[in-house]
Amino acid sequence: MQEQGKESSTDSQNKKKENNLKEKKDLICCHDAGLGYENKSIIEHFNFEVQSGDYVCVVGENGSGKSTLLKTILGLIKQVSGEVVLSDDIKNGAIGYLPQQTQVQRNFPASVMEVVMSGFLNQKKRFTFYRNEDKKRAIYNMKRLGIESLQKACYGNLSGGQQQRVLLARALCAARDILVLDEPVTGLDPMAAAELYDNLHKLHQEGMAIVMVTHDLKSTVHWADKILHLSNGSYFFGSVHEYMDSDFSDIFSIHS
Ligand SMILES: Nc1ncnc2c1ncn2[C@@H]1O[C@H](COP(=O)(O)OP(=O)(O)OP(=O)(O)O)[C@@H](O)[C@H]1O
Repeated sequence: MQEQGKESSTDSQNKKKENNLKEKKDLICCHDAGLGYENKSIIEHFNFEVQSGDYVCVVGENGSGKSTLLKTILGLIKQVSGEVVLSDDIKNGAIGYLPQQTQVQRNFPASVMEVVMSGFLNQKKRFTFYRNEDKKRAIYNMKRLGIESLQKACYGNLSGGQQQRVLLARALCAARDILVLDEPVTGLDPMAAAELYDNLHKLHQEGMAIVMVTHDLKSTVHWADKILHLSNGSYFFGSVHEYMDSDFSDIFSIHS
């Protein structure tokens, strides 16, 4: 008999097949876009797309425009020129975002449950209260990440790895098709970082699209389908295989 809560390998393979058979849907499309601020583009003539089920790693030097891209995807700033098309779900807030954590956030004096539930706030334009189904979904997401027992714990008292899992559960409350992460392993020890990558891999296998800004391409390139590398106004966007063959990949010495 199959243990409750655990998935057999056949279930997991079937789920993967189902996801592969599902038609790919465009989530984010940038056509000849200029991304930047106040009519000044930092990235010009930018063509980029994310489809359902993609795993995209975003890399680049400091100041190359990674955060500017994320802000555009999250709908916080508008493109300076060209076209950026976001799916209706994304426009309505169904995008899970795991921001870089600041020291103040690390000491946040709220319970784990409160932090996870706040993931619904983005979609709460029409609701002033949480629904029962929100609570059920929050608990489901905590279970997915193995932190259900921490519900009542104070977020500020958790380890860095536990905090990232809580923030991932929070992001999942908003996410329908896509998770966006900004350097999610900053400050984590190697074991906690590996755990986080495993969880992302699991979510990706379940059909979630992942867009992750990272300085740790060596550890993440195995999971990714596509790489976006921003560099002084130019960029590379393509499959991991194409990236490995390009001059852009030399910077990260990921060939060894
Ligand atoms: N609000 C803003 N208004 C005007 N220019 C900005 C604004 N925010 C960032 N910039 C400029 O845009 C450029 C790209 O910045 P961005 O933060 O996107 O880079 P990044 O790749 O995320 O860098 P890092 O790796 O250091 O986080 C920089 O020159 C920065 O000074």
